[in-house]
Amino acid sequence: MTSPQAKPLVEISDLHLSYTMQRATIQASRGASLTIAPGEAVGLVGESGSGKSTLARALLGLNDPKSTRIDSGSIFVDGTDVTRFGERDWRVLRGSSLSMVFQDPLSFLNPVMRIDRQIVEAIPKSMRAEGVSERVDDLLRLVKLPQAARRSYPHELSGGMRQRVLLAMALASKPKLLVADEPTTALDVTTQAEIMDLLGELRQRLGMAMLLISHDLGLVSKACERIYVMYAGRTVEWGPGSSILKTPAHPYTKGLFDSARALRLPNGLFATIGGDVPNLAHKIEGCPFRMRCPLAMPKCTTMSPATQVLGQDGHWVRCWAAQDSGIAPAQGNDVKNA
Ligand SMILES: Nc1ncnc2c1ncn2[C@@H]1O[C@H](COP(=O)(O)OP(=O)(O)OP(=O)(O)O)[C@@H](O)[C@H]1O
Ligand code: NI
Repeated sequence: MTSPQAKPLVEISDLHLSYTMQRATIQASRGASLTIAPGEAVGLVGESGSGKSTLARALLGLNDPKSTRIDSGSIFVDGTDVTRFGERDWRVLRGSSLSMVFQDPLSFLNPVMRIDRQIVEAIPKSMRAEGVSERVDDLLRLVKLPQAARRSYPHELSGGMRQRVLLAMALASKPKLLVADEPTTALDVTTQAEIMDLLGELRQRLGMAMLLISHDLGLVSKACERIYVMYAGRTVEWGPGSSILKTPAHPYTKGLFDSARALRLPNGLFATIGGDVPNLAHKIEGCPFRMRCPLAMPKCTTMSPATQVLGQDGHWVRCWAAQDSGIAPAQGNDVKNA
């Protein structure tokens, strides 16, 4: 379904984005780059506060324009530069190419409207001529909800069923890309597995690309062909899931693996990586991970690591230590400045 030559569906290049608050400016994206090919499943992982949802909202045009500024970098969707899109342009794009599901379906569903009505409203006007009632049936079948759910209100459904409703609404526009931001975090383990299976099945059937955001490296590596690891607003390692799993190069990625089996603390940080994520209201010199990094060396304090390729399979890393340990080529055509 994916080929490396395919024109990317999504191309985010070196995005810098900040939120303006009353007392501070939070630079939540500090060099995030990510591509998604048509039909490809891409995972985005990182600790709480690393900027995953910020990036997803930037891609969907869902950041509040009053407090959000794109400082530099670009976002292309299906060949169109959407970096400076206004609300009306975004609405068109979200009604055609892009859809999303989030962690908490209840906050996106209208509590006093029956499910079928909400699904109808998610069907773009241009597609309503086809026979709306049949289309709702099709969508319910697609997400494996019983027809009886049509007449229910959101509070009458279980968490897993509500997530299926949200999915039906997301699919109503036949999107090319589904962005799923922690879609199963609020669900119990069994329901989580069912929703993940459903997502995989839908992707295959509909030929849709997916960006899956999660803290859970295990979940993402099962569902995705390629994985991006994010830290302090920047993408620090990415490549085929198999390659990231077998040969993680960034000490942060290794830390995520080491702690995958450990408990996550209530603040969302991983138990076995010591220290805190840096304060994104402050300027960061050098590598943002150096304060927590077991391999940090003097140049990590002064110089931001270059982005370098590891091997032939599209595995990249931003880390001086990966270079100096000989995992990556020292310098050359494949080294880009971060
Ligand atoms: N609307 C906003 N206004 C101001 N700051 C924000 C806003 N949204 C996020 N932030 C800040 O931006 C940083 C990145 O947050 P973001 O939600 O993108 O991280 P995340 O990786 O999705 O975390 P989580 O795993 O907890 O969902 C954090 O410091 C957060 O507090
Ligand atoms: Ni988030």
